[in-house]
Amino acid sequence: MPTIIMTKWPVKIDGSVKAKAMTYLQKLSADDTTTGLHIEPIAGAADSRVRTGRVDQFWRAVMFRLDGAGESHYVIHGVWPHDDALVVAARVRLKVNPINGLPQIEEAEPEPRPADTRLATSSAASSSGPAAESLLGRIGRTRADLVDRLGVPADIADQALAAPDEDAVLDLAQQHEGWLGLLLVDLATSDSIDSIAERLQLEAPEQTGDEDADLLRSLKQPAAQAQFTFIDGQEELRRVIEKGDFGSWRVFLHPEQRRYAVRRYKGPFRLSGGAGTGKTVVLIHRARVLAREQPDARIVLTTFTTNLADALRDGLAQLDPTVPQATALNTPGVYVTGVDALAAAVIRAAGAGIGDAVKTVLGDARTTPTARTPNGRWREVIEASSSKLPPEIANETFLSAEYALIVLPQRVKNENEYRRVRRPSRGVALDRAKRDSVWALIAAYRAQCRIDGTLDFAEAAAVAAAHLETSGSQADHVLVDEGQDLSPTHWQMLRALVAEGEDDLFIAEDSHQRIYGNRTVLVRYGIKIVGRSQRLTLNYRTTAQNLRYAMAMLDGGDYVDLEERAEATGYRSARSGPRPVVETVESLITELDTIADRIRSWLDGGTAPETIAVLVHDKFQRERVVNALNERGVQARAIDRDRPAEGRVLVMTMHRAKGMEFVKVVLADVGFRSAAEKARLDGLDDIERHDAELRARSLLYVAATRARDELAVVQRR
Ligand SMILES: Nc1ncnc2c1ncn2[C@@H]1O[C@H](COP(=O)(O)OP(=O)(O)OP(=O)(O)O)[C@@H](O)[C@H]1O
Repeated sequence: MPTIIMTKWPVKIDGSVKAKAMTYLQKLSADDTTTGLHIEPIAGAADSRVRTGRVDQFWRAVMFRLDGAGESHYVIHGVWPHDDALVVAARVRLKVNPINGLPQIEEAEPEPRPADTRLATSSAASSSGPAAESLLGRIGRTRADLVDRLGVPADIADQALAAPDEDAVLDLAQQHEGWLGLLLVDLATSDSIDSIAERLQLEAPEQTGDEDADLLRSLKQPAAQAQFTFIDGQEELRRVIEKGDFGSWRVFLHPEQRRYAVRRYKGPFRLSGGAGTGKTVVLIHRARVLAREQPDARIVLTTFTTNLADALRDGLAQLDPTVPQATALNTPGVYVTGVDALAAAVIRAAGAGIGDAVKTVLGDARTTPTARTPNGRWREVIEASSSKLPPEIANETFLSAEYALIVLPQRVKNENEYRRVRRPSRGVALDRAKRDSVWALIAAYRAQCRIDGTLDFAEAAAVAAAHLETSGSQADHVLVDEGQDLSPTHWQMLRALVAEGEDDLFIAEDSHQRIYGNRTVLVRYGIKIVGRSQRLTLNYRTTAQNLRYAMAMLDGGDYVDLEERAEATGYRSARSGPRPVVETVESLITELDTIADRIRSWLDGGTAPETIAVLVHDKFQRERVVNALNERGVQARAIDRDRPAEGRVLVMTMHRAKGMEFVKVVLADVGFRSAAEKARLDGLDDIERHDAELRARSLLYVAATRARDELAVVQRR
């Protein structure tokens, strides 16, 4: 049976043609001698491997036929109307790039067009090197770097070397699929030529004299797989064709993404990377790889919230519906769940057996430890006490952090233990009297929760950890998304969930996106990364223009990763688009009018309403924006825990938008801080306030990086 090798669809074809192309390729993959396929060579074609095939009366497929290991292979170049297909087929050529060993489809132009004349002039002008005023010239790139070292085709190298700025290089990159586009994006950064070649895993080609065999080997190179994929069954064929560009994350991985998805690690591995660099994509692929290779393995895929877990579950089902998703912990398959739901599942499954773990953590038993402590309990405890502690200690932010970062992970159970406990990374020093007063508040908090029979999230994770430490692990591989938001007891639980060993923990994180909780250091909770960490730097989601705006939000902030190292910021985008529009307004009414006007213009331009989101700070403002939009004739809907629906513009908090993406985004309330929020921040000690400021910047960074194409910012004076 022939093997089909798909490329990213080079042309936009509508749904009915996709269906016909699908039928055609199914027949082709079953038997290429079927007469109705009309597979024909083209007389005088630039490449003797070129074939056309009859999709229907009007449409033709253009393909390359390769023979290797006694089997035929068809590289599908695309589908065109009959006459166009013949022109394309006569000109295209598939070859192995002589420098980097990657497959390259070239199109010979029949006669020079005006644009080519321009190109010829610029080539001639730049053949000795880049124009001094060009971006690549300023970075110090030479023509030899591009052509002789990396294998960029000479004409494209000349265009790149003449491009005046990053946007122009990105525009050029966008015209070239696959490895060439990726190379051009990298060339616009300050990365060394060696590191670019290493990132794409480029190697000089091995030439055996058997051209088809050389081409097939080249098509299997990691960087080739950003553009070409060997189809594994009919189902995969359908997915590639139907989802087109939107589904390309499922098939066409960056070589680095592929490496992290398939590689084996001797212990915990940490993958960092800015917003939109495909961390979640790697996790989903890795879950699939592990599940396929080890059908009996118990794999846990977890993240910070239930909504994000829903998205992971959907993503895994989209990637491969045949991967078994487990419905309970400790069973084979991939169990996808939010990290707090995971703690609840461990506790529920333990039944009455959880009593010992509760005692280990809290020092006494709870009757119904699955009920959740309500928000605001710390505040009630502070208000009910006659504590003499200064306000920067007697507040909810300080106490809940002290509890989650110090008391619970170290399993402090009484005043005596708290007097002696180490408090690394905590700003405020506590003398003995203060420690006793703080402990009195903690004891009051615990007493109230004991009466209610509740646990808070950090306690539940601590209890689950203690239980797993004595009862044994319940997973073989644990994959974690949004690691920057997890608290110490979450990490203790995840550490105990899986035994130490190969591929135990795989953690994706971006410390710039920490919008919940406090800084954590993995090694304190038994997770030893020891050199097993890497970073993704290519942003697939956000245009370079929006990314620059978002990155500016982080300027001056001192961000530290889960291994206590300064977080790097060198991200780049593969896409170019309009600059974000920033409008400053004086009042709430003007803000609401401005948001409505912006959305109306997007809707009038044909953008689907459900691909537009307005992101706001809190639920109060969310309701206000929804009402204002509806009053102004823009159908809008508030999104809370539910999934977004079709037909209406989405309005949600910036926290809720975490992990999501939209075609167009309005960021509202930027720069606005309510009086209550100001008072809260003023009441914090310096370190807590500094951390709250970092989180506030991160929240704007998260929000600004949700836009794929266009970002509008409405800021209040
Ligand atoms: N190899 C790829 N090819 C095409 N699109 C990709 C690829 N990898 C990721 N993407 C797309 O980029 C976007 C961001 O990917 P993903 O959500 O995995 O990034 P992330 O790093 O987890 O982002 P965030 O931290 O902002 O949640 C998604 O739309 C995804 O489909």
